[in-house]
Amino acid sequence: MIELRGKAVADAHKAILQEKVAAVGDSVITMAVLLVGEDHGAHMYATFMEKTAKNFGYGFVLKQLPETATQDEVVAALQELNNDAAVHGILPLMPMPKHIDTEALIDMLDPKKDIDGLTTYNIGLVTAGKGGFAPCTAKACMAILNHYDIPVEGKHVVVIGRSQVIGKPVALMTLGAHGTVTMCHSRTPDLAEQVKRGDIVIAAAGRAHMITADMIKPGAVVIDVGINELEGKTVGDVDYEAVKDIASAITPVPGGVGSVTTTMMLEAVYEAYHA
Ligand SMILES: NC(=O)C1=CN([C@@H]2O[C@H](COP(=O)(O)OP(=O)(O)OC[C@H]3O[C@@H](n4cnc5c(N)ncnc54)[C@H](OP(=O)(O)O)[C@@H]3O)[C@@H](O)[C@H]2O)C=CC1
Ligand SMILES: Nc1nc(=O)c2c([nH]1)NC[C@@H]1CN(c3ccc(C(=O)N[C@@H](CCC(=O)O)C(=O)O)cc3)C=[N+]21
Repeated sequence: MIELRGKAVADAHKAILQEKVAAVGDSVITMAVLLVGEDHGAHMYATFMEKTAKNFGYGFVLKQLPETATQDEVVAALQELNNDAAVHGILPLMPMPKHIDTEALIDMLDPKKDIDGLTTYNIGLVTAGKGGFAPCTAKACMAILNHYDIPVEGKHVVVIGRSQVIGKPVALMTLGAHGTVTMCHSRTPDLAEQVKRGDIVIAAAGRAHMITADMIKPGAVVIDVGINELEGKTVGDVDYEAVKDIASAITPVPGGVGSVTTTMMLEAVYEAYHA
């Protein structure tokens, strides 16, 4: 079994990007994070993103609003970032508090600053295969497969989850890489049967340890996107300890997809700066 560690992938991508960034200068390229409320995953990501961006020589702006913030206050914070010429990329962290209309908010985001590919404009471009910003987590899954020379062409790819930030885009990307793709979700009646057909399994449902050893085809490659809290620890959607003996390769959590996602974000910010 090969452990598909994210750090090696992140380091390889950072090495290439670092030279381009050095040519621009310190703290010039700048990203902003919009963090509203108390979500565990969003806070965790904000913390890592800030550290990663600053270490890399980027400027970083954190716009944080409390759980009680109104729609108008969140919209005003976003508009301020849209209008700030010194901010090149904006990452609105999901999920936001339930009373916030995120659909309305997202489409106010300047598509040129939409580094996580959340706007309808970028979703359209990506879906049509015409460029645009794609969600960084989906890009991270592809970067891991590429880095470890895992071919997708001719393989059966099973994706669990169909959200706009991960399930849908990663299914499109693996399809683009000539995989044969099955998408599973909460209404899939025979999940175990579907997952068992996967040469490559991408788990992005957000349910701790839902993918068990009996669901995995021997020798399959398993990419675990899930970030869940279980008994005070961060765990993935895959029961790592049991599945590692059956899979040919698997990403750990933490230390897998998440650690590459932040690097994909650095690349997207650079792209936004250059546009
Ligand atoms: N590593 C990283 O960098 C990142 C990790 N994440 C993590 O990835 C996970 C998914 O995030 P996100 O897509 O935003 O979550 P969402 O809640 O938006 O989507 C979850 C998807 O999984 C499906 N699903 C839920 N339960 C089941 C089930 N029991 N069986 C089959 N399908 C199921 C849902 O189906 P339906 O559509 O029918 O409701 C839905 O499509 C989370 O753990 C999140 O923290 C997210 C972003 C980045
Ligand atoms: N618009 C939007 N896009 C997202 O991609 C998004 C989001 N909102 N909201 C929250 C979730 C969560 N998420 C993480 C990404 C990386 C780490 C990460 O870097 N994790 C490291 C460190 C973990 C540790 O050491 O504890 C790792 O997995 O190795 C964590 C969490 C992105 N999300």
